[in-house]
Amino acid sequence: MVPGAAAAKVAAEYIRQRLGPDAPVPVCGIVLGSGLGGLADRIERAVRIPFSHVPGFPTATVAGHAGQLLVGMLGGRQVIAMAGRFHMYEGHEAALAAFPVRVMHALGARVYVASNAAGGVRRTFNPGDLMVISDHMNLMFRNPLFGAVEPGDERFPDMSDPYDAELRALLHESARTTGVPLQDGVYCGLLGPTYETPAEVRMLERLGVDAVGMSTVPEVIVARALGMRVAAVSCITNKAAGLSLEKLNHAEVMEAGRAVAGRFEALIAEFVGRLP
Ligand SMILES: O=P(O)(O)O[C@@H]1C[C@H](O)[C@@H](CO)O1
Ligand code: HPA
Repeated sequence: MVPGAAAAKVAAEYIRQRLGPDAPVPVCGIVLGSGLGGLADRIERAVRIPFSHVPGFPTATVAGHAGQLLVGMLGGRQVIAMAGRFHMYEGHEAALAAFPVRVMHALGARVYVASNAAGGVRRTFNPGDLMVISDHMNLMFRNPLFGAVEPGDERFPDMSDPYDAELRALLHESARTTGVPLQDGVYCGLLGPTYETPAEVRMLERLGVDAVGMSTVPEVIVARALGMRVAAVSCITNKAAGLSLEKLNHAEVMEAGRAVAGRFEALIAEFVGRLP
């Protein structure tokens, strides 16, 4: 089945049945990036559903991605969260990478909160920094809306305002309340799975990229096409290739993600509690 609107309805119906008839509508959907899955443990009264049980979901294959969907309370609000995500470099088409966002929308979420691990292209970024995504570049050269127009989608969605200004301001307010340092920047999505070469990182720097990763962009495109408001946070887990003497590997990305997890979790819990 195409990972579009009809498949999302089927998945949402399965999740609704698991939750029971009285489950509140989630205020937002959240995807937790590499090393950031610890937020799942802060979700209270969580119903946990393995990805493999959800119709249309593949299994998560990337280390550090638990492969569970959780529905419960965070910051006093009902949320649906994915501990893990589907990446295109795993062999998935862009529409499948973004499919969970369609399911969150079908369950009633009207805000999408993305998080990811990313390499710092901005030279002043250090591992452990958190960055609110102010805009993105799609250098994956794939688009999840490629093909027939799904019911509810537009053929040519506007992308002039992908990351909601009010939600970005709310993230900064939440950062001040929780004492978490937070900067703004542009995220660039590449297909992966190789990390970048130093020459590619110099190119990205010249293009105006602040952080580079391998996810998020397809999810945000679908969220915007569905009219969802989007907020996103990158956890800078390493300096991008060539900007330090370190070689890159996923174990260190996850370790750096876990090191900043406490701050990330406090920020997101506060933010969710303040959502309109
Ligand atoms: O799922 P995210 O974007 O957080 O994961 C990043 C990108 C790659 O999947 C992986 C590379 O270490 O981390
Ligand atoms: N490049 C791409 N993706 C990443 C990186 C990186 O340096 N760090 C974490 N995810």
